[in-house]
Amino acid sequence: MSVNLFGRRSALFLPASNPRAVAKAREAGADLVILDLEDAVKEADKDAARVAAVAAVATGWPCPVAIRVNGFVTDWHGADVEAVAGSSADFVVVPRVDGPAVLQEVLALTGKPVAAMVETALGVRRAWEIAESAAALIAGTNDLAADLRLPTSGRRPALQTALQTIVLAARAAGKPCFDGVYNRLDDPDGFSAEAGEGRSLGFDGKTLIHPNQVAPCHAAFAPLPEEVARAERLVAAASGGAQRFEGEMIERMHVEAAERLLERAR
Ligand SMILES: CC(C)(COP(=O)(O)OP(=O)(O)OC[C@H]1O[C@@H](n2cnc3c(N)ncnc32)[C@H](O)[C@@H]1OP(=O)(O)O)[C@@H](O)C(=O)NCCC(=O)NCCSC(=O)C[C@H](O)C(=O)O
Ligand SMILES: [Mg+2]
Repeated sequence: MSVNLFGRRSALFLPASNPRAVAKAREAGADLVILDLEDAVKEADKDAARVAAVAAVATGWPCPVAIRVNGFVTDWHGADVEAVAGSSADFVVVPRVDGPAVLQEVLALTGKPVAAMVETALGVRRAWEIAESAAALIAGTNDLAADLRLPTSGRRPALQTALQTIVLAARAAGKPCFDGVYNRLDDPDGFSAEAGEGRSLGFDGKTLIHPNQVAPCHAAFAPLPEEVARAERLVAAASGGAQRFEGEMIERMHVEAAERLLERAR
């Protein structure tokens, strides 16, 4: 099965063990939904969550839906991967990926596209190899902050190198990439600022933890009306080679970027 993960602005996480959240996620308007079996689910609920996730993905979704399995060093990983293999999930998310081997194994066992969470120092170091085997990269900023022993506040600046490495690796491999989650549930301004920064860094979209983050995420990742208007003018004006356009030099790559932006806006 193949699913196109490009052009997706939002990926909404929720615990597979929470039926009310599952119901809400169907109508949240996110571009992707990820039913979590890992950190959002208590140990006592792992088996029930796995069953619930398989049942949930079997019914109709308005967008591609994934299951995030537990990490490969855990007792639940094998059963999770087996369950995903027999499920209708469109893709699978693997946490704490520190090299391509686990992705290749999960791909072989499930036959589904595998999105890799890069959320350890080693994972960032190996982001290039991981990206080659992944269907998409997802920055796991909470785990990464913990792995880097960052203080609990003001972590984002310290993550810049890792975030840029993830974007570079994804782009070099021609894969989409998603920024990490914003933990503060009641801080729309902070969310929008971080989502805008993610777009500036080059991410395709952002992972989310609450339905109320979907609309501001889409707003942050949507091209601005003035960007669309400029791109339309630029494409119309392009004549090949270097030329002057509204006081700036443009060449082929600017035309291609404008075409990508227009495609995204559509
Ligand atoms: C964080 C939450 C536990 C907060 O829950 P709560 O206080 O109950 O939220 P609300 O009262 O505002 O909920 C209102 C209704 O919305 C539904 N809801 C809440 N969150 C979601 C969601 N993510 N998707 C769908 N629906 C959701 C509630 O069920 C309420 O519905 P109703 O009862 O019918 O009114 C909660 O938001 C939550 O669980 N969020 C997701 C947590 C999660 O999935 N975490 C794992 C991914 S994050 C991560 O691990 C990133 C990475 O690995 C890293 O390292 O950074
Ligand atoms: Mg994590």
